[in-house]
Amino acid sequence: MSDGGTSRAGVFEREGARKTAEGLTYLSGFGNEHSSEAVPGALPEGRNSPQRAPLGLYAEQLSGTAFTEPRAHNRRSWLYRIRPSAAHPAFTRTDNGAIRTAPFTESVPDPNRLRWNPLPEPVPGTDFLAGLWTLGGNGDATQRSGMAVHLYHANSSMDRVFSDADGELLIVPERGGLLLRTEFGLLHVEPSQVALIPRGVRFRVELLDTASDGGPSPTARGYVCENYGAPFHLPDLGPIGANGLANARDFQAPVAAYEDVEGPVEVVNKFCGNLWTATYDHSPLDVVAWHGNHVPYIYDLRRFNVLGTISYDHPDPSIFTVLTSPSDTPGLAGVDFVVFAPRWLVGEDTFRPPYFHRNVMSEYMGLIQGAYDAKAEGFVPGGGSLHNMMSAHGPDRETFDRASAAELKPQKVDDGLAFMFETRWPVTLTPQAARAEHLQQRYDDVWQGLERHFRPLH
Ligand SMILES: O=C(O)Cc1cc(O)ccc1O
Ligand SMILES: [Fe+2]
Repeated sequence: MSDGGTSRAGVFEREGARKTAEGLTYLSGFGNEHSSEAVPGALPEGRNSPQRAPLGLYAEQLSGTAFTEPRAHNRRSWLYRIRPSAAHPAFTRTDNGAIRTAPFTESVPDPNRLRWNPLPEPVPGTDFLAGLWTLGGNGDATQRSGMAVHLYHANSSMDRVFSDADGELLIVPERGGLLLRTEFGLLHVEPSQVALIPRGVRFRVELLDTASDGGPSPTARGYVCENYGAPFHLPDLGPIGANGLANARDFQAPVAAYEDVEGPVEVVNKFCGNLWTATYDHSPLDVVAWHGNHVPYIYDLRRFNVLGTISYDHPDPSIFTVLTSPSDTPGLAGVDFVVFAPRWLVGEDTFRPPYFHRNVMSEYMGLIQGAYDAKAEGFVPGGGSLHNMMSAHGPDRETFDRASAAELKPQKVDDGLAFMFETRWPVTLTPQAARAEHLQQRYDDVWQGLERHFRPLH
């Protein structure tokens, strides 16, 4: 691909595109009508599908929403490519590996509070796809509702190309940088950033060698929310005003870059829960120009504008929502992506860490770095916890004792980056997650020893 490192083709940078420190150029904004061409003149002017597309390219539309959805939600892009996507042989079934898809029916939904350590080391030669391991989820991919929680642990770059017809993929790296070679161009995503690959977009994940000391080959680890429902979008801000939380201009889409590769390329397609494979006679990452709003993107969580109380009480974590996928009930998300980013705590006469609670929503939490303010220990980077619908949780005993006695001076919480996939439906585990060796055995104990302090006044 034309990323400057290889000689396949050049990248033409459009005016207004910005170059990053990694040398990649991005287009900024969320939900924009972006456009980009790797070769000047590749984008048709004034129409999507001229009789003959420029430079002998094929014009093709990729839809992310139904043609008829309201304009405000409508997502589609036009791709101008060397060969139409239709030019491929039949797909045949291939091994699903550790990937599972909703409906999740192999286990009984579990009301217990559950916590996992990080995934074990992958065997050598594990690429992103082989390293994807499904924890659980809800809904039904064939109904385009619900979500799945996956983790990945990889030590090898993909040679093959992947696309997911079942949903969009929100990738949350915890360890190791990734280079995502997509139909729309290149994205570089590091821990503290997230990447989103829209439904159906073909991509390849390469591991970036960040071990500059010539040490062992890189491994990449992280989390993926597969969203079968409506595409993630920015939450409304209501009384917050016109700015705040994740700002639209901080989302970055790639500029067009293509592979002009003739020869066998394996393409794996996830469709209604199964992996299907076909060997193309060319690379499908052959889009020379594109325009539209159904695009992959990255977002740096450190750009999140964290809001909180400046008087008292601990606000609900909905104020930390980065992206939301609405369900058919207004205000009730199929899944929210929420980040707990560095922030100041200044609440007066307030128990400052997350409160004890039982939530109608179900909460899967992961840790990208450092520690989380509700858990003194045991919740570690690369691990995760699941607090399903109505399960009672909150600060562990140590955190409760500490925060109840703390002097309430302004306090900077800046030693960690945690996130939550919060969903309206309970998360049912896969058998591999329910029986995993890295499932912690005595998580309930963190709430043991919370003594009674009740002293009725006589
Ligand atoms: O359980 C958690 O740690 C997530 C969470 C954080 C918070 O600040 C308030 C409620 C909540 O569910
Ligand atoms: Fe919670």
